Amino acid sequence: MSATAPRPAVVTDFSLVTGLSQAKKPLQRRISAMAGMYADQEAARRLAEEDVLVYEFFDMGVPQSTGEVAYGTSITYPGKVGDEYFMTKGHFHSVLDTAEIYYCLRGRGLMMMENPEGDVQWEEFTPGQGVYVPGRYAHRSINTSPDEPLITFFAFPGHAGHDYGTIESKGFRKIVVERDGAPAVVDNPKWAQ
Ligand SMILES: O=P(O)(O)OC[C@H]1O[C@](O)(CO)[C@@H](O)[C@@H]1O
Ligand SMILES: [Fe+2]
Repeated sequence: MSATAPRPAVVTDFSLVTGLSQAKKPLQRRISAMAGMYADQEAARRLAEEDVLVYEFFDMGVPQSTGEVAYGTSITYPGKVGDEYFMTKGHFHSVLDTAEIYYCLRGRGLMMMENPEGDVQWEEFTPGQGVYVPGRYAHRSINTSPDEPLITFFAFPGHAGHDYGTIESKGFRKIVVERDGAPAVVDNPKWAQ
């Protein structure tokens, strides 16, 4: 297709209240697909028996190429593995220097971020607030609410790609756990240098 050929505009539906889309199928991640990422392996194994749904997201399916804007909604359910809150797998972008914006629609939580040099940052998710993840930072959403889903809208460059391998093998340097009834950011005992 030539660059000047007409392209159709695309209309998609998604609810900014529930995060759900009627037209698109969600990509769902259950505990069994990420059990090894949690610090408490025994608790992860128990939950994997029921294969609890941890999060799902709707990718609106734009072409994965330069100039495009990939976007969708993400829903991380409330829950804990031991005392560690439910979270997404997390990833770097394959094109490392590409950013991403998340906008919190509902719930409460944290965006955990770290770059390959080991700079770690986290920002709170609260409805009405956006978190801009700078290029070069791996990112993971964490739901710290006891009973509400964490619902976000996200957008990133179409050519960014996902690198899951680094986080799968090393983990994030910090994890978020419940301590005395409140979320606390602590060192990840499983972090591998
Ligand atoms: O890709 P992960 O780490 O499983 O987390 C899912 C979220 O991240 C995204 O891949 C966007 O970066 C979304 O599709 C979704 O919101
Ligand atoms: Fe991303």
